[in-house]
Amino acid sequence: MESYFNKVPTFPHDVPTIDLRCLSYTKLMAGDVSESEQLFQSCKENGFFLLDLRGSDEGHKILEHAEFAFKLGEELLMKTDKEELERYPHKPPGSLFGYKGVGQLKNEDGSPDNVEYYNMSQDDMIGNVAPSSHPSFISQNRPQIKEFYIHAHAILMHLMSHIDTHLGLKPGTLASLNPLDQPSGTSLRLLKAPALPPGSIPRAGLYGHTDLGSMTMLFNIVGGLQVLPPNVEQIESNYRYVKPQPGCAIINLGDAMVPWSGGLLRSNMHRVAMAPGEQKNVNRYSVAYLMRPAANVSMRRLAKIETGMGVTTQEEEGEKDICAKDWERMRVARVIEGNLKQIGVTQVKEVAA
Ligand SMILES: O=C(O)CCC(=O)C(=O)O
Ligand SMILES: [Fe+2]
Repeated sequence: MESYFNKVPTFPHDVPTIDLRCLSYTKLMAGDVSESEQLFQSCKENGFFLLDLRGSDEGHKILEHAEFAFKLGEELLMKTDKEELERYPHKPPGSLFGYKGVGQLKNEDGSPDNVEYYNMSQDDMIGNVAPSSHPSFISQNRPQIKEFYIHAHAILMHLMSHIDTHLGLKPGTLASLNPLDQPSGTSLRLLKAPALPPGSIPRAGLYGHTDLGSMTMLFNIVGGLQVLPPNVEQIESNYRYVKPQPGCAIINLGDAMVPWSGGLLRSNMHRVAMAPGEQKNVNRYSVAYLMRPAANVSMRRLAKIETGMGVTTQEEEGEKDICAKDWERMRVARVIEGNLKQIGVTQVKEVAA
């Protein structure tokens, strides 16, 4: 991963950035109390933090897998003919897997988006369902892609175990809602925001959204990801860049964590802006592991076993039980009704309280 940072222009000093906490995966693995507390604070404040993966075998493994995924994304999105990619289109709202070309979504200002991506289903790659067909770069690399899911999932499960503790949940509760071996909408997404030709009108990559699932692990080298700080108006000028850090993943909570935690945890708005400074002159690749709940689990708030602020065992009056699959479909459909063409991405604008 480090070598990739040396290949691109440096992130400029003079753009507004958001100061995310940088947590050590090694310390979290060792049960460091303060690191764990910081993790929970981040989950409540803005639902975003950096995870430093250096210093442990498991961390190094996922960094290697991320490097492999970057290479795969480059090859797939640079070398495969568009007609070939378009043979595997994503088909919202039924399926969000497959290829999305540049300009299929709209930015806040009505301009076409500037991101293409290929979204691969965990079920397909892990073997929870019969394998689907893919462009050759993907089908040739199925064993390595499977390894990515296994390692990324293990890391997110460890983070989830810290959240269990802080929410006063029985150990393993959040892991049981996000299992690797049960059908879900979980995906690995390889993204490319192509550099715009010199002299073109600046154009954002991807409209502001929150992620539909439970937790996302994101790898960035070139800047462009922006997060909306909590409690500010949702306008473009309020977004702040996240500076990519070598050896680190960006972790963010998705929408499912909000109802499960009774609104205590936050799924935060983010977007992909033009890369800052000189970085705008290079193609921007990113890799996102978007973990979503198992299809059949309940989206009800979770029962606590100890007193946890804001988390109750009581169902609110009129609160209906709904499984993750129906909940996700409903949210995607709501986005369509609102004419917000964000389907390939996630739920829009429902910022957690
Ligand atoms: O490319 C990035 O940095 C962010 C992508 C993203 O937010 C998403 O795919 O949901
Ligand atoms: Fe996202």
